[in-house]
Amino acid sequence: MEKTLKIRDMELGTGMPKVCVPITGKDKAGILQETELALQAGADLIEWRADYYVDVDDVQKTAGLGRELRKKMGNKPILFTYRTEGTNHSIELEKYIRLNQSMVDAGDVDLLDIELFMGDEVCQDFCGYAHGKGKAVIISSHDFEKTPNEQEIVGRLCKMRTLGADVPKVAVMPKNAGDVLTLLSATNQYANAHADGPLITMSMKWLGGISRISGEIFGSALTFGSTMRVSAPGQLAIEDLKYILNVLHHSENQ
Ligand SMILES: O=C1C[C@@](O)(C(=O)O)C[C@@H](O)[C@@H]1O
Repeated sequence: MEKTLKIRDMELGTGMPKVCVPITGKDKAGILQETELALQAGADLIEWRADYYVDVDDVQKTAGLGRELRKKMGNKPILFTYRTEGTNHSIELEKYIRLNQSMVDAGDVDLLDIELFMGDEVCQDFCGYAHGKGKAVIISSHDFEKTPNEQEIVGRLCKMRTLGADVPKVAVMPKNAGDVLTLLSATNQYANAHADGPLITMSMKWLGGISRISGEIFGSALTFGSTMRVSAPGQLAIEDLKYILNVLHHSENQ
């Protein structure tokens, strides 16, 4: 991997994978409390999973809460995500675009997650919009049923980058250990042969746990760790995650 991505105090794509805590609170008090816990636990950044927020339909309220999170986070980045894939949270496409654009306009989040399946044009236009206002974009794809083959995963990551993603991200579901190897191999292949910036991948559930701790070796720049609740199957508690990442990182000098 050649280039890193600097967002506020965080440099993505070098050294230990950065640890991101998903914030899945339903209301303002819960969201602020989870953010506080994430900071205390040493998160490098938070992902505000706004699809859990009860008032997400109110664009002004959502932007207002974004401002409060900004104040709490100091110079640590905020990733804004409205996840539909693998959830029962749905949103009309127009609202989805408007919500994400309004968070870009408000200026308090640094990175936004857009789902690949929303359409190539949606992704491309949104990347242009966000970049125009100095924000970075993750284009993401989740397969909660299976693990596609290596070529398909690499192809998806390449496509995301072509559409303008600063960071392409793929999460897949393993049925066996071979599937986990497929994800790791695709990550390694993309990182070595195609990447000109950071990428994020993970294999979910217990079986995929190894993919959440081995990013420094295979090329995934960020990993999700939980405090109160997991936002996807297989996420490790942040304390355990940080401990293992540290052990692996420092074992280099032994
Ligand atoms: O896309 C991802 C990755 C994730 O699904 C995981 O498996 O850790 C967790 C989500 O909160 C995040 O948006």
